[in-house]
Amino acid sequence: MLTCYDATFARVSEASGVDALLVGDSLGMVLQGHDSTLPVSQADMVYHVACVARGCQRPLIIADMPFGTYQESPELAFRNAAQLMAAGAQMVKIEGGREMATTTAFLTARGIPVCGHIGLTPQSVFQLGGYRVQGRADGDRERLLTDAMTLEEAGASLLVLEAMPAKVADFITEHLRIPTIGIGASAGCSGQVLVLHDMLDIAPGKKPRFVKNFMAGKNSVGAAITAYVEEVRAGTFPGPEQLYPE
Ligand SMILES: Nc1nc(=O)c2c([nH]1)NC[C@@H]1CN(c3ccc(C(=O)N[C@@H](CCC(=O)O)C(=O)O)cc3)CN21
Ligand SMILES: CC(C)C(=O)C(=O)O
Ligand SMILES: [Mg+2]
Repeated sequence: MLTCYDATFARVSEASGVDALLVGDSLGMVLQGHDSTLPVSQADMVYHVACVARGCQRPLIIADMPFGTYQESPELAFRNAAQLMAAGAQMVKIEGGREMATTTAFLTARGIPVCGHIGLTPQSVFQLGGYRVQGRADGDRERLLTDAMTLEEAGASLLVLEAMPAKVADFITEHLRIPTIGIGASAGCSGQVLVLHDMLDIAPGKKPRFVKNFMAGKNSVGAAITAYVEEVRAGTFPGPEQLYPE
């Protein structure tokens, strides 16, 4: 999986073998120049989902629900998720653990597949006190596992694990039936995701540890994405240099 925000990169990513495209709210940082994902609007996400959907056929299109469009109630979440699905998404992603179980069950019971997202949840950056690795403190491993199992039980189809020690991500992956998608988590996850602009080495600002520059030594964006797909499938990305120690 890679993030994707437009039709051209959707076409190139599809041709390079990417299975799933995440229209991430990271677009607030990499496209819009904000320093968090919080200012991204529902209209922004609907627009970018429609752009991506016009650019590809095969990849699964997952849309992030932006901050403020799903936390308040399952009904509000459904109304906003339905707009993303109408724009061309095939699944929506919501950040949070057990507190999102009721909303996950509400959406999945009404025909909208849900991807969960736990660990470092960027929409909670001010609650977390920064973009910090999660799952290191006493009891965190059990808390994250309970969150993961509660979301699976509620009907989630997929679960993103962001910025946690590999042992924690492996522990969660082993205890779930649904696939896990890691970012700064573990090569043992079922799949991986990166922000496209990070792996092409054109994103602004300091790079998180989990980023690898796949453009190095390549002469096209397609070749860089193909190398990423091959390394993820082979289990050689992420390596120890992209992972967080316990
Ligand atoms: N370009 C981009 N890439 C991303 O991966 C990304 C975004 N934007 N925007 C939304 C969030 C923000 N993310 C981030 C941002 C920074 C770190 C970071 O610098 N983490 C520290 C961890 C420090 C620690 O706790 O040890 C690092 O050094 O990796 C991690 C995830 C992930 N998402
Ligand atoms: C980094 C991924 C998981 C994401 O949520 C995004 O791109 O917004
Ligand atoms: Mg996101």
